[in-house]
Amino acid sequence: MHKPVLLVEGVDKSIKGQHIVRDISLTMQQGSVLALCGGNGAGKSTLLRMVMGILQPTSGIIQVDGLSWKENRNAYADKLGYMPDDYAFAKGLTAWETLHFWASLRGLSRSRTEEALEEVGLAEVRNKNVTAFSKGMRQRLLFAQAMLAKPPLLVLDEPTNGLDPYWMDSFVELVNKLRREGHSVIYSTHQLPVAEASADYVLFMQEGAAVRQGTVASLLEQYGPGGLHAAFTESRMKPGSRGQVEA
Ligand SMILES: Nc1ncnc2c1ncn2[C@@H]1O[C@H](COP(=O)(O)OP(=O)(O)OP(=O)(O)O)[C@@H](O)[C@H]1O
Repeated sequence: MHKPVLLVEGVDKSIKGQHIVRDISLTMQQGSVLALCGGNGAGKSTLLRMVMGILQPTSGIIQVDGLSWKENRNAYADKLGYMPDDYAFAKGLTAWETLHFWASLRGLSRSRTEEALEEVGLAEVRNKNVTAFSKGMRQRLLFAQAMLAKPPLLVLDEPTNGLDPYWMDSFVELVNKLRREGHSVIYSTHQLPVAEASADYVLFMQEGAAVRQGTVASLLEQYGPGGLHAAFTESRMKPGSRGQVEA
């Protein structure tokens, strides 16, 4: 088997005495899509920030393509594209200027900026000031930014938050395209139908711990028409296996 794109082994995180992430282990192979699901405060964003190297685990190992953040931060960062759950855009810049600024930081061409704006349906409003954008439009711009450099692993924190149903479907299509091109995607979501439609694997978190995980196909087979919602409800009532996700 190839080296995993993402390896998370026995990761814990405590902040100010609060145990926020508990003993999470998972591996992701190239071209796989993993959805992190769970209620508010379950620890999803904290786990994603640790994958990004923004936060360091209290204990455990995280590697991206065999690299650790501590040993080689620049090479590690080059493997990743990140969409944060919240972002304060610079005032006074248009969508084009904002995305082109990020593209130039990464040494990317103007045509890649154009293409990314097209991909998220913002080409027509490229000259509009980003501070006048709706929440969904800002989300799409952040998604374009994460995809810009076409990194091996995309880390998306609640990417469909604020999207209308049309763009929710477009998000699913974009993730499928990324998968076909060999990218891996890990994202958090409260929208279980989105996870059903776009993820290969799902990990349910509660109070920082993995309470259920598996392939989307196996969970749908197990829970029938209730789908991931039924799996989520049951995992909250009686937390199940806490083994390792192999995505
Ligand atoms: N810097 C911090 N200091 C103290 N507590 C924190 C910090 N960051 C996160 N927490 C706490 O850790 C827990 C998990 O937060 P996190 O944002 O990871 O959850 P989440 O699953 O992403 O939630 P949501 O779905 O609401 O976005 C919460 O109780 C939160 O208050």
